[in-house]
Amino acid sequence: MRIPFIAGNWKMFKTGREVVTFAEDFKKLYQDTDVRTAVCAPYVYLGLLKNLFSGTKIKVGAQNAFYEDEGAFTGEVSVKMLEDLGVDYCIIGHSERRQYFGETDEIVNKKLKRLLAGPITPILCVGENLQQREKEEQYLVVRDQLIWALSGITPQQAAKIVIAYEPVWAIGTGKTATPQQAEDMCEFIRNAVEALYGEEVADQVVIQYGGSVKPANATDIMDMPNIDGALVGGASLNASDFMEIIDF
Ligand SMILES: O=C(CO)COP(=O)(O)O
Repeated sequence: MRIPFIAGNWKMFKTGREVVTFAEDFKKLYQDTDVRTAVCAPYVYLGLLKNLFSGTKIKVGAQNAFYEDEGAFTGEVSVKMLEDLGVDYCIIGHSERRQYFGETDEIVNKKLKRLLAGPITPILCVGENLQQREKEEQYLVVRDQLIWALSGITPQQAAKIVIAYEPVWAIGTGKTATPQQAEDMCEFIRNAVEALYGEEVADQVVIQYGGSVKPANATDIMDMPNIDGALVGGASLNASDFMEIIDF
């Protein structure tokens, strides 16, 4: 039985004051639900959010991490540092990192391996862009991203990974994939995991959809059998919108 998992990805938004306001509002709204919930915030706010959410079931995630534990890597933050802070989740391979920061499948694989060596749960993002969808290459693209990212990962490790399907053309555009389009890809992802690791692992892996998820479309998306959760960008910045999605 897979537990639904809704995570917010704040991207590069909010000031410290806005973070405190969000946390205060969200804690008031947050009902003790069975839905796993996390907020993935910029690094500088992770410690603050750990404190603000302590004593609640709300988890905290990072949006990236570097695979080396320490060294002369100016500007980077290691998985080890996030572990030390008690961070629960870490997004890796987000399309914005692939697009703007040259993150390759090989780098994503190294980050995934380092995360899986410790307690932080990785949220691995995959998804095709508009051009690839128009050429009907989306399944090939996602299959390749998965095979690369999961190279050298054991079945026990794979079962722990959260996979987020985020079609790039639906991110921040207001264009959501239809629930059926999202389901078709999430089913494809689960079948790909089964081909690599067997049925037991495929049954355990939590698969999220991400791309313009809003209170108005969350129920239809979450109703799909292979979609176990959502990775929410814009709508997670507002405490009541985010709560409405969690209450799908
Ligand atoms: O990229 C996303 C989450 O990681 C989706 O962002 P939006 O929900 O703003 O489209």
